Amino acid sequence: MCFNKQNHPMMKSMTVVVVGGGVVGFSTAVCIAEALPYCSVTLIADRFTPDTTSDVAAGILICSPFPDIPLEQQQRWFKETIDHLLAIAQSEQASEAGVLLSSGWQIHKELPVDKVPFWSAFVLGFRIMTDRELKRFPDHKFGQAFTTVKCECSNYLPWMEKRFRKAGGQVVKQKVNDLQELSSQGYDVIVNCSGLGAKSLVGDSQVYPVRGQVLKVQAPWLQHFIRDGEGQSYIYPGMHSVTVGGTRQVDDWRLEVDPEDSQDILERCSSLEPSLSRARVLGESVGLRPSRKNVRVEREMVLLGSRQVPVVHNYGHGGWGVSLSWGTALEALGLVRKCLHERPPRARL
Ligand SMILES: Cc1cc2nc3c(=O)[nH]c(=O)nc-3n(C[C@H](O)[C@H](O)[C@H](O)COP(=O)(O)OP(=O)(O)OC[C@H]3O[C@@H](n4cnc5c(N)ncnc54)[C@H](O)[C@@H]3O)c2cc1C
Ligand SMILES: O=C([O-])CC(=O)C(=O)O
Repeated sequence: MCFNKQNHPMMKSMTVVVVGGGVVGFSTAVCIAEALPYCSVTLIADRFTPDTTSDVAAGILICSPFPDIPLEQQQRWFKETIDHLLAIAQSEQASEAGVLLSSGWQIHKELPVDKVPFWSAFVLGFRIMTDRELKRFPDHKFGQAFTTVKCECSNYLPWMEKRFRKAGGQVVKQKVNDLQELSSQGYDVIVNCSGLGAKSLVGDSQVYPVRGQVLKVQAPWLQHFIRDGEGQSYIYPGMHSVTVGGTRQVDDWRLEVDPEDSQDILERCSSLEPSLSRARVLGESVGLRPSRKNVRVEREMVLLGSRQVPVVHNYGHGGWGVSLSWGTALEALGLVRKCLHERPPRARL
């Protein structure tokens, strides 16, 4: 017999809840809802676009490695994410989804440790810049040129929400104070994509904020991104404006725009691209990167009331949540599958 969504014997017999309405939560929820038609998937969050950290992200696909996670695994996460986004960027959905190709330069004042970053094979046309190209950046002595993807979450998140609903997913706006609340609603698996919220939701003291401020400016003449290798200063042309940044303020919880930061960002970025001093500022925003020494993608059994409930964690992506969103979502999907397969036989239909 051939099973489809309608006649599958376990049709919607299992329930999964995903906490988190940012790029990690929606990617994970879409992966689960599309791959497991016999699951009823609910996404719960207290903040949605345009009010998440993901909305503040420049959304450029590059990455620094996490120290204790095998590099091959991080390569796979990056590759899966960029392949997924490249396909969207090259489809008729690109502008609605807010995903575009972006070419430019990452430049360094000193020779970087990794002249060839771990993701270099997955972006397009990665190469070391020539001396001639470096001439326009006299303070920098080394550079990398490549084409990557820019994923603008203010478009991407609504697009992903549509995709999730199309796959049968449900969306609820609500704060979850305790995982116990979800357990008492009987969910079979809880997926935690709460970013910085994991600090209180699951009591993870390893998660901390790294404050980032960016500006959107009107400078349609800029075609290429420029990123200072240390990651403090960057200029990313996008669909409707140019994102210029940034700051990396560790353990700083301030969500208000700091005018001094804006001034400093504009000065730093104008020294990389002098024409920026003519650009009109369209807006400023702040986000708190959900940082952690290592991103947490793993499952555990948690005793909630009298029940042992499988919880799959997918949070702590720091400054790389867009870059790793689809890859870590696929990893979380694999963990959800394992949880469902290992349910005690009596509990299975
Ligand atoms: C200035 C700046 C620039 C950046 N640029 C880039 C970039 O170019 N490339 C890149 O890859 N990354 C970038 N990042 C990092 C990126 O923004 C994050 O890694 C990413 O947004 C994390 O996504 P997330 O879904 O985990 O978190 P979030 O977007 O913060 O979403 C968390 C979600 O969980 C929900 N939540 C939390 N706790 C609860 C609770 N108890 N109950 C209910 N809901 C809850 C929230 O409401 C929210 O919906 C940047 C970040 C900043 C600040
Ligand atoms: O560093 C960058 O180029 C952009 C980014 O990911 C961030 O600000 O977190």
